[in-house]
Amino acid sequence: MTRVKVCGFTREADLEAAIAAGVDAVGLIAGVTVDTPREIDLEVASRLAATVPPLVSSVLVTMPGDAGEARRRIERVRPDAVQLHGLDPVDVAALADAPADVIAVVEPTDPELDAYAETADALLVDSIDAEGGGGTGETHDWERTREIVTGLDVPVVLAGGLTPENVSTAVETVDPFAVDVASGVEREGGVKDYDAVERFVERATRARVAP
Ligand SMILES: O=C(O)c1ccccc1NCC(=O)[C@H](O)[C@H](O)COP(=O)(O)O
Repeated sequence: MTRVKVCGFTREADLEAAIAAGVDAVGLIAGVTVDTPREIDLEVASRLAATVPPLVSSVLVTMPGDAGEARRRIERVRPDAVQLHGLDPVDVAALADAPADVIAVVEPTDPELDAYAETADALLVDSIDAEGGGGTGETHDWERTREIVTGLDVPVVLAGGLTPENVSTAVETVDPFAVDVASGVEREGGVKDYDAVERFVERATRARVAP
């Protein structure tokens, strides 16, 4: 069954509603260099991460300048996993012993996909904006991402422009380990639409890949 990460929580009530709807992972965006309504500060991320119950993963989504800065943020927020935007494979490799699983964010055409796959615990294939941020609401070439899933021996998370309306087709096309959504389940920037979150989880987990 495809796992589900919902990203960009700014409020504890939204986090609780998503967990009640059955999400496997919750993304907390802190320390990013782009302007987004989903950003919270590291202190709030730490407080929200501490409320996440056992068997649900907290994911710190961040854009550090280097591995040292990433490590300091992990130690401050104490998430189960860290999702790294903009770090090169050498910095990602330097975090192999960090006290969190490491998810490297890549574009489907990234020339260093193999290097990231060798060092990260998972890849998140996203539609990335010009400044390196996510949350674009844009889909990408799912056929290409399907090739990544088939060709690499690492869990692949599909992100970018997913919604309750297209997630079934996305799962059937790509067969990812997990799907990830931010703007597609919001009623306004940084505020989740509970009904959309429920529909997203239900459709993502029910979708099946043709054998
Ligand atoms: O969501 C943001 O605003 C964001 C900003 C900077 C770095 C990462 C960001 N989001 C990371 C995510 O994991 C999103 O869920 C992913 O990019 C998909 O977003 P969307 O296309 O809105 O579903």
